[in-house]
Amino acid sequence: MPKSAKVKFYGVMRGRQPGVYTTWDEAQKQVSGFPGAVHKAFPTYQEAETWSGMGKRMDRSSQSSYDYAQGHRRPHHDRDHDYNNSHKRRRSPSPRPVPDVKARSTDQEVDIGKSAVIQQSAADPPLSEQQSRILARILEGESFFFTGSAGTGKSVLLRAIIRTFKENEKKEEDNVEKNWRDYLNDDGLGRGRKSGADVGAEVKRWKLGVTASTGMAGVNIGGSTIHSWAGIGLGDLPAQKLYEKILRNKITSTRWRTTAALIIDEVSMIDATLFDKLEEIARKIRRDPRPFGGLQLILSGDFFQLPPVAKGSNTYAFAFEATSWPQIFNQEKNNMMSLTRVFRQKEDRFVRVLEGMRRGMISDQDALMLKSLEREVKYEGGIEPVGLYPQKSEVATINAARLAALKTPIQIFLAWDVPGITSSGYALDQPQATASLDRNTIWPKELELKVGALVMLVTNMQDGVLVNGSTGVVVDFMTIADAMAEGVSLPAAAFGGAPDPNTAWPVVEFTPSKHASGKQSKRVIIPQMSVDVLNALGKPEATRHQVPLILAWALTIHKSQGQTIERVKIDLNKIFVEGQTYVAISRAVSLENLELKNFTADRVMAHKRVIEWARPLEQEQAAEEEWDDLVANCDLEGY
Ligand SMILES: Nc1ncnc2c1ncn2[C@@H]1O[C@H](COP(=O)(O)OP(=O)(O)OP(=O)(O)O)[C@@H](O)[C@H]1O
Repeated sequence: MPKSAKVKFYGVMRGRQPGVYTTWDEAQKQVSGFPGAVHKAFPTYQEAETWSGMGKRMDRSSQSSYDYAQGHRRPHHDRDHDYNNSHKRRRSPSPRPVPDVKARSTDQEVDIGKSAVIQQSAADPPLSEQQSRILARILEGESFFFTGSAGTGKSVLLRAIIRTFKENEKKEEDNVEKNWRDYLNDDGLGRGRKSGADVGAEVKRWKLGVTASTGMAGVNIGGSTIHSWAGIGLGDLPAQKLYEKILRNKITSTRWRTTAALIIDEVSMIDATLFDKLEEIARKIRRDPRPFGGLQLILSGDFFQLPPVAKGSNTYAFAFEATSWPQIFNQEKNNMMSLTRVFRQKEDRFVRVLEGMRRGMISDQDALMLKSLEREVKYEGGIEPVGLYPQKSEVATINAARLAALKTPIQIFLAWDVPGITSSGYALDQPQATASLDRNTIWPKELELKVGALVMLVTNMQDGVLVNGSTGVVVDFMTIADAMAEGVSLPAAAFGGAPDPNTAWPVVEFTPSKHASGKQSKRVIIPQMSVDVLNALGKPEATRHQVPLILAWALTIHKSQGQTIERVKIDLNKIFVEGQTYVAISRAVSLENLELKNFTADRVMAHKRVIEWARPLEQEQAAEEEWDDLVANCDLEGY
């Protein structure tokens, strides 16, 4: 086939049927909706074939330490690790080729990994009436802050908002051409037709920035940190200096100007000073005197949970204490709302105790009841509870000791990290990519497992049953072919990770869930999958290929924020900050499956300023709900 700039061949490396396709329509069938699909267009058939067929050659070579992706041998310390641990059996991740950073940044069709979290996201439940009402207000273009106790569905609502904005943006983009045709053919009367300005405005209206205060929360919603989105580094400089820094970067300043709505999740962990700096930058850069330069803010979080991390001192101010906060969110605008229905816990008493704890209150009777939970809970089938601890050092020691105590052979899975680009177009090197993944995800660089290890899944599966936080025990290691022959389930999401067929991946027996909607498979093979840290343009800054499991005998309370954990054991001995006890206990789904060590009433701490600030909001909302109930129960017929 002669080389021609116009002819394109589509290589599908990861998709339903990997191979080379001569039309985009055919290739699209293989990759559209396929989790972690990888495809790329080439001018020649050979190039497409070589690129997409490489995977097979890589798999055959997976026992060697040659890193085809990088075109060089793996660093010595990796191999040294092997020699030092020659008594251990090691499983490296299947090395697979990836397009280089340059190709990724310039070729829009290359689609590495996408956002594993979003793509593998569990099917969310339908929104409640309250959640739908907030969504409707947000879709009208209003800035909105929604809060609510743990487990009231803030994350579920946030995901629905993101989905809706993306769908609307796509719909409007598809309509652009049609709208322009309408506009150009306008008979001059303009009846029902859109003006030129309207055409562009409707697409822009849905340009959404998806961010969170922490990297981990950002990854969970398929977004980036607010720092990275805003281009402010650590954000320590004065606002004017940060503004000048952003101005020097065309990509970042354009992003500030063209975004219509900005999500910031876990806003409780954003300091007031940073909030005000962002507000000032927004006004200056968007050349718009309105608060936040007219940007629609969508904030979510619970100020009764973990506070901002105080650097060097114990003083911090909450975002609601920022000077600009009341200019955007206030009672007159009625644009702050609390979700009031708790979905995570079903027992009334547990919900009531948690509500009190959230505000730092606990009755003597409830304290006694919680104290009585200091007992060992024996579970059928022997799968232990996850341990939650306040401090990192305790967590590492406990997991290491418990793993060492198992007599079964160790298997080591090394992550394979692929560097991407930052939103300013800067290509990360390998150590930077690894550092970003370590900082922003919970996926381990090195995962040591044995049969008998207690593990937690750190991604959502499409089945809607196994989710980020599901726990189980490793019962075997098998290749995918063996697992399928033995009737072990294989999550659909696994196909996107193109796992090495020769590697024996962990088989996990998951804790039966009383709360999941779907049918749960008992034994599931968990092969290598991928997770991205996205830059502010929604493209991968770094991708980690790894088995999405962590050891779960112990986990920090900070890392557990946002999760639902079926069986949980908490040691409150070293609690050090307000909200920590509440976050830990509210991960549990029932009192029966909660083991509580070292509970004392004084370890239930809520921040006084949060209590003061939240009171009028909650009172007003309670009064409104009472009124709504009254009206709903009135027989108004005949009036
Ligand atoms: N409308 C709903 N109907 C049924 N279940 C729901 C609904 N909304 C949320 N849930 C369920 O409630 C649980 C908690 O939801 P979610 O994680 O969104 O709460 P959250 O408010 O973000 O909690 P946290 O503050 O602890 O992070 C999940 O299991 C979720 O599926």
